[in-house]
Amino acid sequence: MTSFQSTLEDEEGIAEELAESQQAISIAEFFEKNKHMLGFDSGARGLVTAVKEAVDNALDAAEEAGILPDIYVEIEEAGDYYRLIVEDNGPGITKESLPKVFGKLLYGSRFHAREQSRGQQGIGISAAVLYSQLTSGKPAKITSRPQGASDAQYFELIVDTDSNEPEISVDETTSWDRPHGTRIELEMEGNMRARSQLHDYIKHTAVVNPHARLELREPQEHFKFERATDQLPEETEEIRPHPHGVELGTVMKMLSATDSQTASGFLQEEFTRVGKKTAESVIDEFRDRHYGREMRWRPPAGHESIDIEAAITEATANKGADATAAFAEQIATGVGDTDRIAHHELHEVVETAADTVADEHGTTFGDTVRENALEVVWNALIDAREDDSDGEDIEDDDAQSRLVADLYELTDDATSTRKDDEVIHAFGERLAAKFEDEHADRENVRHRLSRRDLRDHVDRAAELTEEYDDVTFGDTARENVTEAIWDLMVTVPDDPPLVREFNGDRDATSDLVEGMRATDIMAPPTRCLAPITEDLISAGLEKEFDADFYSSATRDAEVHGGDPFIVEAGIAYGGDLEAEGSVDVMRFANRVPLVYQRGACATTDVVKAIGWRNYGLDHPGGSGLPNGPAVIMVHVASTNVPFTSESKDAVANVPEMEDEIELAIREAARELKSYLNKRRSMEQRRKKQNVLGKILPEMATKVAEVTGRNEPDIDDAIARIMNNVLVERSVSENGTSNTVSVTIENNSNTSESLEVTEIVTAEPTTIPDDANVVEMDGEWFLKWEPDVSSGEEATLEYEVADDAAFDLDVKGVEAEKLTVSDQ
Ligand SMILES: Nc1ncnc2c1ncn2[C@@H]1O[C@H](COP(=O)(O)OP(=O)(O)OP(=O)(O)O)[C@@H](O)[C@H]1O
Repeated sequence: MTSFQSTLEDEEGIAEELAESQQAISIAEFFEKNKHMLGFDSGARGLVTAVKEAVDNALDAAEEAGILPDIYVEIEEAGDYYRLIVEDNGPGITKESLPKVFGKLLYGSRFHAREQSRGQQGIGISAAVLYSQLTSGKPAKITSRPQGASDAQYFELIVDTDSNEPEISVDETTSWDRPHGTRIELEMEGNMRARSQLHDYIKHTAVVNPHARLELREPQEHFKFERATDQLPEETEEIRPHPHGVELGTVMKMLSATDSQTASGFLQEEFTRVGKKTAESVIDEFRDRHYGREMRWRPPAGHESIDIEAAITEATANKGADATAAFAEQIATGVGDTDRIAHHELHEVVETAADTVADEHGTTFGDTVRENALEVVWNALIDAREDDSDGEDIEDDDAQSRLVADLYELTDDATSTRKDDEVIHAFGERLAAKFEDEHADRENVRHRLSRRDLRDHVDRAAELTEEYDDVTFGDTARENVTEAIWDLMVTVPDDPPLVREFNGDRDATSDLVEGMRATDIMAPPTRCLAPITEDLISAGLEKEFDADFYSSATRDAEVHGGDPFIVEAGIAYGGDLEAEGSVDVMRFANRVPLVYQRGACATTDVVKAIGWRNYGLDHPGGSGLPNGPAVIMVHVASTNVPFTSESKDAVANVPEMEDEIELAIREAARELKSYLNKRRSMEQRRKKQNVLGKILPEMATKVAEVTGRNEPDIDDAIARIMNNVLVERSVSENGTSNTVSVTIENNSNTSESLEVTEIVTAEPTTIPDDANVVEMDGEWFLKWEPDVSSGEEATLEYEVADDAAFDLDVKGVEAEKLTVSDQ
């Protein structure tokens, strides 16, 4: 015995000792010790998290019940503690479930629902209760009045951490002036050091929930966010998981829970977007992986010395000459009629021939006869070592090379022409040997191979070729050959296992999951998601930020882990936004602002990884957050947002999601880029115009002095030099009235659509047909919408009393490209 073993022996008994102290830990006890995981790591943060949990729930519940949310949040000092009150006008909670909602962790209505909601795990509010009882020792005080109930129910309770069950101290009926809703009162240790995060959370919640009325009263400040719309977000519907991205374990669980018996039924019943046809495609993909495809070989051509009929005749005993001949002929014709034939197709030909001939000749063709025929024909097709005409072995290499010849041709077509003929032939031989090698087991007798097996064979044959023929047979060539052969091979018609056979068969289920992923399936329905939508993102940004530019993008739905998701992005730029330092990144998940863990969030990572200089932002070193007066917002909406932890502060680095976040941001950023480009060129234009504006009048004066003529019109000159659109009014007297002409001269190189409005202090005496005239408070608004092509001119005319005053307003052309001369 080694000393190590003897040490082990001495220690016997430790395991038993340890076993005595091992015990199950209640989930509540676990979170009591790991409060940080739920976002309750400090007094400052605890308060924000508790507000967030209660407000998220209130929004979820009200929206689900079709009620416009009206939420009141109050934080007040209460001796050594803070008291938090959150009241909503939601549907309320029944007397039966209320204690569990607040007094039991992992109890909720959303965990199993594939529908976008803020709440996911059923932990949030009970964790807030747990935090409050741990820090203040006080129970949670809950009042709730369900819709339609005459009274409200009042509970005082805590979470029993041993049993993770509510411990109720007060349970009574009470009256409440709200017709329905829920009121939560929690006392907890805390402080207001995270005031700005609290404000951000409430403010940003208001931005992305314009249908909600929110009020926050805290010791120092009081905010009210009125509803901006009476439109509730699009109602969401629960959906089944999408086949793309569901994990193996989930599918195994679903297989054991389903009522369906067949694989096709299971796929159609349990997944979204799977009908009969899609289920069949998935099953075909499954077959290719699970059973492999069968190689289809060419039937013998006329010049080949393979006599299928003779082989069958020889292998068929006791059927009478006529029946045997008919049987042999029908099979030979069946084979000859195909371009290529696989084992199961040949089996089908033999079966049909046997049935027909049996009928016609009044005899029977039993299994053995059929099997013999199948075997000899198959061997004749693939194994030319036996000459079928006389039954003797053929030594001649040429005669042995049916598979080689076939594979040679396939390889030759699939690889570059630079490869030597000899080499390809040698490769064909090696690959053929791989097919022949496999005679050992039944699957391979039928030349069934999965794509992976086929690639292995190709690799092996290629390696040998490289080794012996001293040539390269690279990855592309190998892949092309594999693909060409795989394309020729045919999916086998074997019935897939039944659900009960799948059950517990990890390998078969894994093939099914791979099949699901490989099948083209329509994107999941988005009725389970409620994106904010592009317009509302811009509107939300405009409401909160006074910027010069806003853009937004909403992507199409994608799938992660069987759950659909939609990513949206918005950018606000310029105006009053802080120009110093890096841009602000606002993150949202299911309409909830994420205020903590910015650095651990996939959203931030993606923003940092984008080359912002391409989009016109200052990006020192080309990495990290860009600088400048901008806000970038990203919203991830999903039936199951992959958060980095239960505290739901940051989105995990899931590649599919990161891709979409990037695409959404880039979409919004592209608009920013063209805005900034335009702004830059406008700035240059403005500078040039300013210079011209200074120089030209001086030149004009000089020229007039020198020539003795009147000073030329500066506006006209500037407009022409700058390629501007020039809008000029001229007035000519016409008795007691004036004829007013507004001329539009388009010196730019694009067509322009303008909106020209003349505001006149007297009623025009003649009004052109093309103008729209409105009178308001003694002023006449004449509006034209002319389109003027590049280099063209348009004139708008009207007549008015000679004492009228006018004012010209032109829209539709950037200020920098426009010169208005209305003297
Ligand atoms: N104000 C409320 N009005 C109506 N029902 C509510 C309210 N608050 C909570 N509920 C119900 O209680 C359940 C549990 O809430 P809880 O906050 O613990 O978890 P959740 O919101 O489902 O998920 P998460 O842990 O992700 O927040 C909710 O799923 C909901 O059904």
